[in-house]
Amino acid sequence: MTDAPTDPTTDAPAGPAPAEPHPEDRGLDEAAARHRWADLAAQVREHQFAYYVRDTPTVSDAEYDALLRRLGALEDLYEQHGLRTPDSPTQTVGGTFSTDFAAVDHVERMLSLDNAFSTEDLAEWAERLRRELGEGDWHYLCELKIDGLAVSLLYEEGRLVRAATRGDGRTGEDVTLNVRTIADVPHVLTGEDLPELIEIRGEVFLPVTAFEELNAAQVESGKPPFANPRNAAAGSLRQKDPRVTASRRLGMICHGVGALRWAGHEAATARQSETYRLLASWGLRVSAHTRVVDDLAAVQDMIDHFGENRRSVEHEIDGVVVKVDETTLQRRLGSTSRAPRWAIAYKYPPEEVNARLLDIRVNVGRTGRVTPYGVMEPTLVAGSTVEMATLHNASEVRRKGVLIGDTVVLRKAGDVIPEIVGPVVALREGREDELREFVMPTHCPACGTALAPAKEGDVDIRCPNARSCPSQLRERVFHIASRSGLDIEALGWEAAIALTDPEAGRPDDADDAVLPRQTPVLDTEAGLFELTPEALADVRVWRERRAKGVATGVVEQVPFFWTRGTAKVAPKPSATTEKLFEQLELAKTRPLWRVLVSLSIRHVGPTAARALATHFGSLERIRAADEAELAAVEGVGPTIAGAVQDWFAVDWHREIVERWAAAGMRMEDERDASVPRTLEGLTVVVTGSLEGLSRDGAKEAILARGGKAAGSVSKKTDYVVVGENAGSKHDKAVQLGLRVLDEAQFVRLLEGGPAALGDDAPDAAPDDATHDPTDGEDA
Ligand SMILES: NC(=O)c1ccc[n+]([C@@H]2O[C@H](COP(=O)([O-])OP(=O)(O)OC[C@H]3O[C@@H](n4cnc5c(N)ncnc54)[C@H](O)[C@@H]3O)[C@@H](O)[C@H]2O)c1
Ligand SMILES: [Zn+2]
Repeated sequence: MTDAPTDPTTDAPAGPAPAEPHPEDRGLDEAAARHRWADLAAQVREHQFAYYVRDTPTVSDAEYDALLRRLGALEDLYEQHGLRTPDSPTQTVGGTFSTDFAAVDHVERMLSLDNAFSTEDLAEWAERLRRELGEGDWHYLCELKIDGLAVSLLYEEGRLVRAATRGDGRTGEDVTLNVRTIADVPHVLTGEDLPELIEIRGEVFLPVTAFEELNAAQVESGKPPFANPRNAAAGSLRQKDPRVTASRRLGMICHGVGALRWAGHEAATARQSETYRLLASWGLRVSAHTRVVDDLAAVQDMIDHFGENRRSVEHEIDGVVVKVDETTLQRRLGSTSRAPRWAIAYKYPPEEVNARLLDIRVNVGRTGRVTPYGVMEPTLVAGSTVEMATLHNASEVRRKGVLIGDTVVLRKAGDVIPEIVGPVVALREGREDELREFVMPTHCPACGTALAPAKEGDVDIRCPNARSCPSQLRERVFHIASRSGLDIEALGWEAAIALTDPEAGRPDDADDAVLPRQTPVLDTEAGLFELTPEALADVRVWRERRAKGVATGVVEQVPFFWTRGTAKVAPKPSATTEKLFEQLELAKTRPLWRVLVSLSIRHVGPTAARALATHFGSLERIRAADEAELAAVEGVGPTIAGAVQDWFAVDWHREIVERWAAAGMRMEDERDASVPRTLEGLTVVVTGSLEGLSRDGAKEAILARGGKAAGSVSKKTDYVVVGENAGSKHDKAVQLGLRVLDEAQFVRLLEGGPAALGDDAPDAAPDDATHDPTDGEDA
């Protein structure tokens, strides 16, 4: 690995994947092209200085990468003018060094990596390798790309004599004293037979949890927080006082070797993966996630796996680095002026962008919990436009040190709700008077009631006006309509607002005399099933007027449930409203467990609701049960039992039940006499998927016939119904010698009971049947 030839003048394809030129860069004459180049290069250098020297970048990595690619594309487009000089940012290792540290030269140059942004880029690189190396027997070494900062450790005769940042690749900053404070870095290597000299390259990083703690501590002591873990790591390492570095929980993972003087040991480093084993044996830390694979498909597997599990690793990752494992082949492939040809960094799509935090508001949830959230300038990240970010609670706002008006690092991964990572403090300069601190409101923004913790010592504060706080009511109504509730599709978010809080969005200057405030049609959910289409005729909501699909900024009141009507056609309930009333009718016939879920009783989700419904069969019996009876139900326990009792103790809760019942809601499961009680006393487990029935449907069918639908197989189980792709439950049923049914037999059982299968009543479970601890696994 010593003497890897670097050959900056080669015309072998390398460098970042070619990009399309920017539209504004086309059609320039030579002078204009040069001018544009100088301008872009200056921007890149400015960002590099902010990133590498000040540890406070002002643009996201994605924006920086795009700028650098634009520069590369410009150089391609005007190749005839020779813009691509050897000192172009596209041709050099993108660092620089500050005068806070002594400058030191690396023994061997530290390089950057070329990037692949797509499967095609990766395949192209692999194809170039195949052309150079032939079909021979060589391997890909796949590693996580750790998002930290590159450091080189110089060991002589096993002693750490120097540690340096990458700098411009030739010269870095001497950070020996700081690096010595990192627990992962041994001062002396263990082992007998050590190299005369070795440069070990690796990444210094701050674990995500340590970053969060660090920012909290920074804010606490009045210092600016860091924008993300990478900057926090760089800032922590590049401290003038190593004692500060020592107090940060930095880690270092090694991922390469530079210069090596170790005569007669070529065999030990014939493969880079073997080198890693060697480094580990000397007491250095290497990654636990590295894989050696044979082909590109396996490389892609690793990329896919960690693409989906980016958060499963203690440090941030921004890609996967793929290397040729054989070191003789690495030498044969060599490097360009900025990157080896034998490695490539596959970059994941950016999850982070910089965005303006316009405001911090609070939301009042179903249980009255008050949670702040960030209102963002609409920003595209990870494929969707983000306008809101979670902030969990007031202390999180403080810990993160963000101010309203800040540019913040916004992060969105997959379906997860976007979060604010930290503020970009460098962009506060000159805008100080536009920034303000978030203050938690003392009164509910929805109903004006004074907020308070539910119990002394609670971190969360709540709006105590549970009955008719429009915000809590709206969330409860929305929950009633949800898929695990009564499943009323036509009652969506907007409709829930129209029913409970029609003045939401009312402009501050709307005149109450001209446009009187409406009284919501619902002041609790008790009246939901008493609604009639006529009662909704006058409900109006505030909407921004749009002209040809474009928002106009003009807010007006429009009818929500009824059509506007014209001179000729009278207003009438809209099609959606008609559907709403059909679905409300249907909702009254839903099984008891769904009714229970809809009541928003604390701790009572679908699982507990099913357990209660199965055991008691009617809401009346649940209400009559005492706490001990409730707690004795399998899958219920004292917490839920207490919550159920507390719920029924509240008069307006009882009123909900009474008025729903009066409106015709079925509140028991076995009222339908047409369903024969064929499964009385029998326990049935359904596993795998059935053709004719959903999971819920099968459970309901069993319950409706007086049977018990269990979640797992035990000796107490009478029948195990096995559908498509059944797994371990089937095996267990066979092991225990239980009666196994296919779908057709299950249908016969539902219709006619055990007799329909030609079975006698199955044996009663033995008295000592042990309770299966996995019972109720869907809890
Ligand atoms: N936001 C900004 O203003 C700004 C400015 C400059 C650079 N940057 C960012 O910095 C990065 C560019 O820096 P770069 O030149 O270091 O390139 P790079 O980060 O894309 O790749 C090279 C580096 O990856 C590191 N690395 C991590 N894991 C590795 C592994 N397993 N094996 C080998 N190397 C590994 C090495 O330290 C190496 O130096 C980009 O992500 C860029 O967006 C951002
Ligand atoms: Zn309130």
